[in-house]
Amino acid sequence: MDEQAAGVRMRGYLRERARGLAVLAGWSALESGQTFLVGYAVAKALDDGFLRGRDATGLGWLALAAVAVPLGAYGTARVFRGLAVLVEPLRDILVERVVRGGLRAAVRGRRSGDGAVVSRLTHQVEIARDTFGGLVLVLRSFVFTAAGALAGMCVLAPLLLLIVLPPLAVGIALFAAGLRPLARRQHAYLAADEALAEECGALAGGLRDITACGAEPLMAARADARTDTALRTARALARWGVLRAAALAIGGQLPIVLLLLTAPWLIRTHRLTPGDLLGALTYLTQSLQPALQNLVHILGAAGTRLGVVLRRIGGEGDPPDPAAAAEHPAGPGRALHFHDVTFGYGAGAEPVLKELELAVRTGEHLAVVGPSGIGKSTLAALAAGLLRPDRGEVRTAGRPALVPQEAYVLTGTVRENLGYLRGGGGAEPSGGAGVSGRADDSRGAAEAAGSGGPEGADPGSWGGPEEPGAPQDAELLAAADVVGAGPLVATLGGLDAEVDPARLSAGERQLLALARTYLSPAGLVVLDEATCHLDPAAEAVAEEAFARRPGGTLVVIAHRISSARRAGRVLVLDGTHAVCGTHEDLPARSALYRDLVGGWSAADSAGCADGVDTAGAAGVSGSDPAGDLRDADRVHPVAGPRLPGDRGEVVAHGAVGQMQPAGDLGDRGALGAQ
Ligand SMILES: Nc1ncnc2c1ncn2[C@@H]1O[C@H](COP(=O)(O)OP(=O)(O)OP(=O)(O)O)[C@@H](O)[C@H]1O
Repeated sequence: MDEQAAGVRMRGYLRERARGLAVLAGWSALESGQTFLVGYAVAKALDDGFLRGRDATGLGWLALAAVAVPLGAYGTARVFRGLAVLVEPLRDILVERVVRGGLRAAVRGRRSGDGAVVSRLTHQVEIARDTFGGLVLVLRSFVFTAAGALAGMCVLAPLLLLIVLPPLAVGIALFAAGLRPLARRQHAYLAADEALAEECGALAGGLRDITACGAEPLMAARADARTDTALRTARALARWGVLRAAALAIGGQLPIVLLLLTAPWLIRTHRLTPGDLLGALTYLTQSLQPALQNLVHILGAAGTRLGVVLRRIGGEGDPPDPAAAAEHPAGPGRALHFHDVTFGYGAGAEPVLKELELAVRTGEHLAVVGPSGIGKSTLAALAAGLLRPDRGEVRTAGRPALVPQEAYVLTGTVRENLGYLRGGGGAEPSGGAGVSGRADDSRGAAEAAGSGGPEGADPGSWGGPEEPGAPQDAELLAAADVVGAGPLVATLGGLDAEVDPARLSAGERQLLALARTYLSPAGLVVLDEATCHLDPAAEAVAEEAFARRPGGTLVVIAHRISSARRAGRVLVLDGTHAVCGTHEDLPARSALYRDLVGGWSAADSAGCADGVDTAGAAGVSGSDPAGDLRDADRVHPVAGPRLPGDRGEVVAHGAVGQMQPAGDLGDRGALGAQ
């Protein structure tokens, strides 16, 4: 929520409560009356009473002034009651916003603890409420006191306004002009303070690792930098504080000085009576100056604090809502844009991605390759909005969908499984075997969000996206066919068949997840080794289907070099830098890519077709080409075409259809549990 939006919302909030404001104004008019009467009565008491020797008249006027005080106090008391009408609904709105934000974050699994939400619910909401109430009081008091005082001076001697109004107006204008920069400085000061606290906290927590890595000088330099920033922002804030003092001096004290300087001449020339002078001084010292002082101090400090608290309650600093992020345009013609992205797991950790710049055009097919542990899945999670960059920006046009390596299948019918992201839900997500063990670290949570619910699209709306509506059976079957899951659906018994996730192989689970994602409304699909359990031919079918998907953009975290060959462009992640190009031009530009391709060629000539793990080719992955071919054995019969070395398709058919983990199908039962 930026300043402008906050201002617009606040104006809307006040407009809706115009009646409450009118009641406040009514009671506040009594304060104006009191201000007016006190100055006027003092002037009259002097001019018409004591200076003319009519003590009784003088005392009468003073008595009137005394009566005005409780009258004004009565009005002020009523103002406090009326204030509740304005302030309490604000608290309700803020509490609702905090709870909604907290629940959304919890559903997304982004927060491990709820400390921030508790603080917002209690401390920050109360600060906002009290500060808002205080601001209304002070602003109102200044307006009505100034009105009473200026009206009184006008009635006593209009000339007084010529002396008082210009400096008062200059002081108020100066103060108003400084409010926004002051708020910015205050915000910068708080942000620097928080960053310093965070840095120190991380330092304290990671002392052992820092010492072990010999990173003390580096960390000391970082802490120094944060301290310097905090000091700079504190000084900048203090400098703007001077402006407040100047505004107060010009608006509040200069009129008094001017009046006293001109008074002898004005009285001598009968332009002013002593009573007028005393009345004007009463207005200035007893009413206007204190009201201005309150305004400057409270609006200057509490007002900016209110702005900061409202921004924090409004979600500043929260992880971005994937749905909201999806509305963020990536730029014209782009489906995905990484701008200067740096990301590391935890403060002080070596970044996994550093200053990454990447633009993917709508409809493009990009493959991401690199050794194991280089950051490919991290990039996928950032693209899907499941991780937030430490620096830089990730923008997507439309909702992204992430399909992770370990696909979730839902307990329910095939129809429910396939239509889930199009509102055909109702099934319960189930990790199936082999997935749950990874669900409690941040990456596992990302995978759960990306597969157990909508494929990364919007974990907050697990009922499935509303648009473009529940698909017809023909559409479900067509999508299954196009990604290569048609034979599996037929073998399972059609759309009405119940799916038991634990009895599906990892590859079969991937096929169902792929068909489900194909049907989703997501424009950008990120396949994070989502076909690793399929054989190369089935993988090709699935990838080509996503690449041809109408309006779709495909990013494939490549499991095999064949995925890179198919893609229009390839991003090679190579530690601190990344190179992007085509499969043809990259060998000349990237030694790592040359190694990957070389490894693939060697494996190919050794008779492994093109089913070679890219990382394996680079010699850094634990998986071996033979492992892929074993996967091919399992899934090939349901996917269709045969591979060299394929064994026992009759057995596999039976296994897929009935999944009996017994007798001659015992080995297939083991596959289902993998
Ligand atoms: N949740 C996490 N917490 C801390 N470090 C992590 C986490 N997830 C990944 N990492 C680290 O970040 C680095 C990049 O991991 P990432 O999974 O993105 O690599 P990758 O290229 O996808 O690897 P692979 O090909 O083996 O899947 C690795 O060093 C990894 O150990």
